[in-house]
Amino acid sequence: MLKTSFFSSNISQLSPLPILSIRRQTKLKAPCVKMELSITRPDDWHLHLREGELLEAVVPHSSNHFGRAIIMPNLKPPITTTVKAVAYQKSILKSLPENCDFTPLMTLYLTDTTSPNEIQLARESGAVFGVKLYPAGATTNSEDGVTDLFGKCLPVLEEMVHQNMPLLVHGEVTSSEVDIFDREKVFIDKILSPLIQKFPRLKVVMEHITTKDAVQFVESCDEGFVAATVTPQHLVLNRNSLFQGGLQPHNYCLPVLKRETHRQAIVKAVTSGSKRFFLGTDSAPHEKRTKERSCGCAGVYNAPVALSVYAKVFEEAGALDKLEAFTSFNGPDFYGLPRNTSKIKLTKTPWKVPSSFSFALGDIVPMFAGETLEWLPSNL
Ligand SMILES: NC(=O)N[C@@H](CC(=O)O)C(=O)O
Repeated sequence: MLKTSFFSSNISQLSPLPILSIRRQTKLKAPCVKMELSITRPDDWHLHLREGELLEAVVPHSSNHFGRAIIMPNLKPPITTTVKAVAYQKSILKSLPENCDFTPLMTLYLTDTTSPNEIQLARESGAVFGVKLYPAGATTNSEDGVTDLFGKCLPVLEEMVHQNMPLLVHGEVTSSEVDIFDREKVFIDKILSPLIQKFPRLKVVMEHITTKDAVQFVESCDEGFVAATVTPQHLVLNRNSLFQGGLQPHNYCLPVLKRETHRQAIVKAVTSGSKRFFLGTDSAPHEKRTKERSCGCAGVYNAPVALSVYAKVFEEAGALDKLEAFTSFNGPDFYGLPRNTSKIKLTKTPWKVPSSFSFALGDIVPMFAGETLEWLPSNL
């Protein structure tokens, strides 16, 4: 589990890291070391930005330090066409803070009726970088998702291979007979594995993986064709965090948090330096009352804390030298896009996460609300 302890790092452990700078703070009585890390500007390969006032409220938390983000299409109604994706991209660009260099990479929401022609249009647009598979009923705004992947969607999948368009997968089965904690594994066995056998040249990103089974599956596939995004919450929380001291709605997301053994397997995979895993926050803002009511919705709002959490995970694994590949190289390399050229700084200093962010329609509660974290990001 993530523990927030300050100025406790062992510098010798970090000494092989070329991008580390260390400043001694002489003003303090006890000598205190302030560490700074300069890394290539990261990208977020899985982000929910929403629309309207909520979009305006959350977009700065991502655009401040990330260069690009893959924008999820599960709006109401969903982004099912290239025309809609381009219009949505314009509205995101309009809501960006001034002087910020952030590119929203758009996605299409796959349905049973998506046509192969739509994939061609998506590729030609230069705005769309992936097609998102939500099994119908799997998560927030997935009612219009896919019910017949191996039937109605086959021509679209063939065209995606042809266009080298990645399929971004919410990897959970939806059938009520399958225990919620087993839904990712059953999805791998019943859907993903046969899909990849049928389309070995289809690029697939298994989004927000939560289990050891997903790690093993991704590692068993061809590098460059199957990869996975990993969220901050699945790296530092296990399913106990849903019930610690009472029901914790702000830790509830889908796929749901899993056992500690799964969390450890994911940490090991991402901190190993494997190119198959990259940063995707799945930051999913919901207005506070929609999370705290009798039937609260799924989604963790982690954009304000994501980089601090990822850095801490790599630090605690003694793998800070592998952080930059995870945050800034593996994603663009997989998508065939150039890496960012600008840099950001992460400073190992305590900072307090706001307890909430107010906006026109209410409040949004971030992950680790009110807690103190380290590794504060800033622009260089
Ligand atoms: N992650 C979540 O729990 N929620 C996401 C949808 C999703 O990615 O599953 C949302 O849009 O709120």
